[in-house]
Amino acid sequence: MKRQIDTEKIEACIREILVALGDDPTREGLRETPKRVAKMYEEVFAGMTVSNEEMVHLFGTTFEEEEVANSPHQVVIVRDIPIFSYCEHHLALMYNLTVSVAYLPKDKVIGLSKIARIADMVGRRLQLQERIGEEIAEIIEKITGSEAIMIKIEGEHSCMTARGIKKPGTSTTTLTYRGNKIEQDASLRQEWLMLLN
Ligand SMILES: Nc1nc2c(ncn2[C@@H]2O[C@H](COP(=O)(O)OP(=O)(O)OP(=O)(O)O)[C@@H](O)[C@H]2O)c(=O)[nH]1
Ligand SMILES: [Zn+2]
Repeated sequence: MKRQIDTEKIEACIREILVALGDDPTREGLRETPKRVAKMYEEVFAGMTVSNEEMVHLFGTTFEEEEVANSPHQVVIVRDIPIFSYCEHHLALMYNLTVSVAYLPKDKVIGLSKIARIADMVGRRLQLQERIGEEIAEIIEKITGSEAIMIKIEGEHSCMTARGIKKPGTSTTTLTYRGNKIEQDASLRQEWLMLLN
């Protein structure tokens, strides 16, 4: 996964695309466009230069609050974290994306902002909505050792709303769960689903 974003190459390619579109990349409004797009890609695809393993270390702030973490009915839910992503099939924007995370702590709790940081960074990749959930779950599992994690993501895909089938307002929901406790306990899944909805 570890890569550098080659901004010079992106600039050159965007210039070619402008030519292929029949436009003039030297005209006033387009002169800086390749550079702007390269800079934008550096920002919106920042997650492509960071591996999941690196995120475990970068966002791995935890607190060894055993008494709290291991309390029998403790569940932590962070809801409606807004993120953006890009679909890998069309390079089209996924927008109005919100991520909600529920997890059962074990021995320690994760710093709450780190859940949002992980979701944000995983979104900054060429993605499938389903994979965003899988990757967030994997990173949170590695950081917390949790045996029950559920991720709900809702969002709109501009490749479905602004082109192709063009159905604005269509929203997609994906659910990912991870860990022995949630995989083996249908009633826990049911309860968390209600809490996330
Ligand atoms: N499962 C999944 N599919 C996605 C996601 N983002 C985009 N897609 C779909 O990827 C598919 C690509 O289909 P293709 O038939 O290869 O491409 P296309 O001809 O542009 O398809 P249309 O969008 O139907 O016009 C489309 O059905 C998209 O809706 C995603 O996050 N998850
Ligand atoms: Zn798409």
